[in-house]
Amino acid sequence: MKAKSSGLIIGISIGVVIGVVLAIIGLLCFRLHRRRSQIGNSSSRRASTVPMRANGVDSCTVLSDSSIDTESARSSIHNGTSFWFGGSKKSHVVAASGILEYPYRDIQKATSNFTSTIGQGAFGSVYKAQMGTGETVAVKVLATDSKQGEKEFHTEVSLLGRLHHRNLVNLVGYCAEKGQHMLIYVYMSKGSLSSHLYNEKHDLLSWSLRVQIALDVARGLEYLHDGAVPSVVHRDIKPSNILLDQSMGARVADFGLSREDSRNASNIQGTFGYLDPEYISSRSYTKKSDVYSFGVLLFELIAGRNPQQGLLEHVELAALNTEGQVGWEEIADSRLDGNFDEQELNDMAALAHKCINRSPRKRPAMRDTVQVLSHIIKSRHNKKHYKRSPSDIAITIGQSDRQSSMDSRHRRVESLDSTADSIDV
Ligand SMILES: Nc1ncnc2c1ncn2[C@@H]1O[C@H](COP(=O)(O)OP(=O)(O)OP(=O)(O)O)[C@@H](O)[C@H]1O
Repeated sequence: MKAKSSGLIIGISIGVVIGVVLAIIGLLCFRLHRRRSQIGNSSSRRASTVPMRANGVDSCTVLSDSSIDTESARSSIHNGTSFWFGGSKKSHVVAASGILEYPYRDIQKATSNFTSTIGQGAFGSVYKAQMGTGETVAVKVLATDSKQGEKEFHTEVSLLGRLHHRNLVNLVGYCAEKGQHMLIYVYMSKGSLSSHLYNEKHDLLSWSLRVQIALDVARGLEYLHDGAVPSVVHRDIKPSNILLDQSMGARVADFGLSREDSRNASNIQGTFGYLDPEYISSRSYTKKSDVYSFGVLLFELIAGRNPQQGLLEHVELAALNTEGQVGWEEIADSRLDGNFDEQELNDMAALAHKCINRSPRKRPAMRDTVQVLSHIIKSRHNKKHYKRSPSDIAITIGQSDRQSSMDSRHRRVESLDSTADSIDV
């Protein structure tokens, strides 16, 4: 009897021990699985979003249309593989930024041994590169006289790689080999805004496209100022740094680079004509200095002339009659031949005039400019919606493809920006 009961006790004990061991194993398996799926989620989040903040404060405000564009998203998806160039196994990703490193020989091949020059800027030459995959990118080869070391270059690439927005010319890769530093960007097939404003080989930019370009640029800068962490000041906003994509969407280029412009011996960085006078006197560059340059760019879109052609003198003369508000039609680009909406032109000019105020404090923030420009486009759409007469419809049917693609872009803007109510800056 005693032997029977001790056998029972041993049996129960063994059962309990096995049960406990199984429970522990089950618990461990569960925790391991949960951790794996958390890691998976966080890395995919890292690849598809960028930390956001509003007004420099850590808050949850998400800017209206910040996103990774398709090209850069693909490079993130294909982490660790040679997606752009196909073939080479050497490419790898800079930690946490999703930016690919490419071997020199691949870029050499894609640029036909650096003969496919698109242009030359302060930082060096830019080449068009045709990849083995059929993709096209732009390769900026930084001048070798740059004082930047390897460590600084990699830091810069990591920072640039974190900036993603549909209105920025996003960085997708880099190369640091054979003493060369190269930055690889999304290719902007329609070239720069300055070529569209001043090169006669391009069609005249319509008024509605000019307003849309202004809004695109404002959104890109708003992201750099208020969305990026840490925030970024551009330091060289001007039409040659605004590039246009296949559908004439505008994107801000040349942001986030350490400025070592050898053309300016005075240590003043930026381009004369666009430079905030306050920065020239104080040598302190702020977000409001970018706002000043943006104001000059707005006037350039309105008047179709640049600072070297007396733009600002022209504006100041007109401002005497307008008190900053109405009557700006006299500065309108004569090539538009009156084909613009007077109200829109006055609203945009009044905004531009506020941006170039001598006092930085009185200039609007970029988010205010986004609201004003969104409102201009929104009002236009509402006017069209409610006041369409049969003759309007006939005109609309006769409009060019570009105009109709513009309209669909306007619809996109409205759906993205439901908060663009009227704002007085
Ligand atoms: N991603 C790109 N896609 C297409 N063209 C580009 C791209 N990046 C630059 N370019 C072209 O290359 C040329 C040189 O550009 P870069 O930005 O180096 O200098 P810049 O803006 O002309 O002058 P600066 O250096 O004084 O700002 C410009 O004509 C520009 O239009």
